[in-house]
Amino acid sequence: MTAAAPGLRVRDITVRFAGLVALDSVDLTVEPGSIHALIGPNGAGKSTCFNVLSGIHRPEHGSVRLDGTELTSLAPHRIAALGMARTFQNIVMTSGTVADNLLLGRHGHSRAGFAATALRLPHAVREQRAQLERAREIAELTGLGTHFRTPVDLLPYGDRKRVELARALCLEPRMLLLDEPVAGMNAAERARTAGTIGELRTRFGLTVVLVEHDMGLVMRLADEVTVLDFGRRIAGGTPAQVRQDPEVRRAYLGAPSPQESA
Ligand SMILES: Nc1ncnc2c1ncn2[C@@H]1O[C@H](COP(=O)(O)OP(=O)(O)OP(=O)(O)O)[C@@H](O)[C@H]1O
Repeated sequence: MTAAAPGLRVRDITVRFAGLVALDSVDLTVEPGSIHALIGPNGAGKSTCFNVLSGIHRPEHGSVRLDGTELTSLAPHRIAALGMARTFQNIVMTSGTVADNLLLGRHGHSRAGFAATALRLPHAVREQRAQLERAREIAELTGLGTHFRTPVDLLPYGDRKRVELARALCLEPRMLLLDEPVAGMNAAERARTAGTIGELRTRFGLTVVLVEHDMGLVMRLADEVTVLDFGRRIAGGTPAQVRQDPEVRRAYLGAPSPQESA
């Protein structure tokens, strides 16, 4: 599915909204093939950082390099085409079956044109079959195999979040950005999704960057953690190092402590 896993090098990124500095000269290095968690209290700048990585926000200055390719001047679709796929904090799909949603994710891999598909020309029919087959494989890998033909709005919340993950995988990415992949899930769904993310990383050699408030999951799953607070990077290291960091403990006073296991 993937070429070698890519690394990500973010340097000196600053983003301002009117007077507010949402990211203040942030550095972040994500090693190829690792799972890297971005954590911090509410409003710390995590989503803004994801928006910069995926091309939604252009930073005031700074650099984001995916295996040496500068991303800050590229549009989101160009960044996606380089192999970076993203899920969002809130579920965005509302209609159609799991298969429909995953086939939307396969769109960029389809070579048959609209006319050939509409006219059901043999090469287009073959191509459609192959896309459907790949979408089904991805559904199975993400635990959605039995729901492939189920309308998404009939699925429990946890499975709908997994459709987001599966749809991102349909882009055949090398790097996955997951924005709160287990938010709103119950304990069983969270554990299952964490297991799936770990398996997908190993199986496809993906590099994964995730934003997550569930510290139990972050501590179990991440190889490295970067901590933001008020738009600044205040700490980074292994989960064990970050847990002991006095700045991190201070930042989390009054917010869920990173010691907590959810
Ligand atoms: N489009 C915007 N316009 C103005 N301010 C914004 C915008 N997006 C984010 N902000 C502000 O930038 C800061 C960082 O927000 P961001 O959403 O990146 O934080 P976060 O760490 O993802 O928070 P949460 O954990 O609550 O999702 C906050 O003060 C937020 O209010």
